[in-house]
Amino acid sequence: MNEIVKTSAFIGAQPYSPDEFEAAIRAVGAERYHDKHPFHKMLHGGQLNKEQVRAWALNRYCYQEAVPRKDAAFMSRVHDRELRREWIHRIHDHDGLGEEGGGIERWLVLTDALGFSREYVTSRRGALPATKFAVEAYVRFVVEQPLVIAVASSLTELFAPAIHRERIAGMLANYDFVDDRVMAYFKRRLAQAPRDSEFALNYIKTNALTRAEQEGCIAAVRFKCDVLWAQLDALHYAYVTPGLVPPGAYRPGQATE
Ligand SMILES: O=C(O)c1cc(C(=O)O)c2c(n1)C(=O)C(=O)c1cc(C(=O)O)[nH]c1-2
Repeated sequence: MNEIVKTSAFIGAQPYSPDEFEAAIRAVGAERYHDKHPFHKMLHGGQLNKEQVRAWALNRYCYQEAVPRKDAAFMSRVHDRELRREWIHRIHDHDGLGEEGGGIERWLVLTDALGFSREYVTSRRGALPATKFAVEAYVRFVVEQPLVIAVASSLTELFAPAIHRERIAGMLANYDFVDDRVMAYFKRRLAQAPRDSEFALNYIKTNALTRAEQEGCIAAVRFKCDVLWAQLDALHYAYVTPGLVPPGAYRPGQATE
């Protein structure tokens, strides 16, 4: 198993108090969450053209699709039935349950509105290489790391409601191809994400008790910020500047049927 922090550096070190620990987690978001990325500033500020928004939605589908897979991978390692009972709703939130189509269905409403066929989106064949590598790194991470560190990696969700609110308002105001129906995915997450992040935060405060475990959790949030940031770097490089689209990835204006 890869260690994400050098544990020996913290042997004998005083653990953080629960409040200090939470503050250290939140400080990672304040420094490196992807709300600070120039591509998001452009997306929310109406500075992208429709093709660039399409490329974002197409690539971001891969993240949506990876999240329930990483939750399933996580659950496969959990022996505590109570924790599995709590965690399973994350899969339902994305994949849906019964009549409820779930977050992936809502994401496909967005890509429908942007004119992509569902077959093209769900095949992921137009996604950027870096998108695919980044999202799979997240799935691998929860397979390889200790459970408490895997839980901590979901904690970027602490910072997600603010960016979702900014995105809903910004995209509705700035793009005529966006309406309430298309933004339904993010509206739903405003209620779902706080529940998930509150549970995960309590879980790590209760279960990461040594300084080394706590530092591992903080590093997990840094890692996850990297997963998110790398996806936006790749979008910026391919579709904003210098505009170099890798072979096989979606090209603006390309017929995708
Ligand atoms: O739009 C965003 O900026 C954003 C970020 C994140 C995140 O911070 O990982 C998630 C989501 N959205 C999201 O919609 C979502 O369902 C989600 C699940 C998870 C996770 O790590 O389990 N993160 C996120």
